Amino acid sequence: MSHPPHGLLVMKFGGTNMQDAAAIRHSASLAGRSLKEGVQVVVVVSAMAGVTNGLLHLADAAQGGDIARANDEIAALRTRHFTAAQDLGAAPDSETVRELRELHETLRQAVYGVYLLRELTPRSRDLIVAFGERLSAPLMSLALELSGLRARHLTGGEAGILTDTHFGNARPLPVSYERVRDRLSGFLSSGTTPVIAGFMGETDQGAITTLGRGGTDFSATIVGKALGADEVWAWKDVDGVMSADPRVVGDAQNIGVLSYGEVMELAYFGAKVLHPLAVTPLQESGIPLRVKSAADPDFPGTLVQAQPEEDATHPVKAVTAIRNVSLINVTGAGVLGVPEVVASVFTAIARENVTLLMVSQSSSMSNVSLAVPTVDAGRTMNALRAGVTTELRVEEQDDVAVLAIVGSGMRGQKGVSARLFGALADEAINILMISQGSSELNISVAINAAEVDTATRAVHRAFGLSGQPVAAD
Ligand SMILES: Nc1ncnc2c1ncn2[C@@H]1O[C@H](COP(=O)(O)OP(=O)(O)O)[C@@H](O)[C@H]1O
Ligand SMILES: N[C@@H](CC(=O)OP(=O)(O)O)C(=O)O
Repeated sequence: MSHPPHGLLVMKFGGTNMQDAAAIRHSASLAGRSLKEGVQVVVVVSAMAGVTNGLLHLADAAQGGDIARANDEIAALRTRHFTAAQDLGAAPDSETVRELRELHETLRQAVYGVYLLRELTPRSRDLIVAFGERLSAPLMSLALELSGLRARHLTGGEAGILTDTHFGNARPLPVSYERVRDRLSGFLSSGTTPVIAGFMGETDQGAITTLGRGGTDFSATIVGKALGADEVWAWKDVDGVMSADPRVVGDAQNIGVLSYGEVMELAYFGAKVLHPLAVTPLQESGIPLRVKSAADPDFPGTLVQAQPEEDATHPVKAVTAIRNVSLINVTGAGVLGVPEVVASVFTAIARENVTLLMVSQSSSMSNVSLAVPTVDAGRTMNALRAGVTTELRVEEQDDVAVLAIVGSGMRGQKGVSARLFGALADEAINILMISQGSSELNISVAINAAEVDTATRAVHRAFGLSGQPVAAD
């Protein structure tokens, strides 16, 4: 590979890289290339593409009383995993096939429990949804072994990842780092490649937790920090982190270097390419993260490191968007000049654990506007109605999107917001709300959801990210 050999790499393979036997075999060969160069590798895998959503659907079906549909979906998952095992070369009586059969049986029992109770708690949802990664890890071990390497698969908990009890969005406890080190070092020193089921950990009582959607990136960086890896490589189906979602902007470019801060902003503002917290374990140690294309392994991809790379001609490095957003406006004379009212708004929201995407307050304090994911809007409205003083009007506006521009080069640069607003005005796009963090790493605007793709393309062009020259201000 074009990179100098490293002592220890953590390699994460996403859902697309695990989607069938051919993809798994190719992923195993990417790990194998580094192993053959004398590098130690720890592999962290996602579920096969689409499996996580399938598990969420079937859990909902069971809760709703439709056990026939849930069982059909379990049968389809079973076929998919058995087919992959068979295509990889597993014999019908092999250890892998036996383990897959046992895992499916346990999944079936867990889903039947949900059906009997007609209750799907966050805890049982995590147990069910983590089967995706528990089922893909044995397939990766098999692929590595069939290519002549020694491998051993582990659940997140077995690998040492201990979390809090925020089921669905759990956070690793600091003790995880030592545990991961203790549990994996023996495998590494004996030349065995650990294959860890990503996305999951467990509580100190042994209940399975998940780290939030896209959480396998996070698992990989937790393991990277624990082992003091030289680098963490996240293999993807894209060249790297791009200047916009390539599904929306056809001429989006790969970004060579990003800082941890820039990547966090990008992920927070909807770039699905990395989990928003993925770089947090790396920040203290400065371990680099590389986002790489499995289809083009020699392409350097995106290097994520502590220092941003400044490019005076491109103060903005990427444009990103969050869909399915709602605005909540709190207005009324009661807000005017009364900080306690504003405080009560935030207290009510904090109790509900809602992600606040944007906040803006008019300087007269007569209005507070909040942007929240639409899935949380109902809960937010109820909390505000119950938790704030009487004379306030609380209104919800749906079908909104938040568009953000991200780049450390914006700091102190004049004319960036003017260019953003100009690009939107040229497309006759109305801005509903504006926010700029004091870190000046991003500027975000709320717009109508129907206009978000047009807006993304226009802003991408306006900041010269499509490779075309930009008109001077
Ligand atoms: N700025 C961006 N750069 C790269 N990919 C992006 C960006 N924004 C959105 N994406 C989408 O993220 C996808 C990769 O993320 P994801 O599917 O979660 O990866 P994986 O499952 O392989 O880990 C790409 O297919 C791409 O469509
Ligand atoms: N399978 C989980 C975790 C994950 O990280 O997946 P992917 O790497 O395919 O985005 C999810 O879909 O959220």
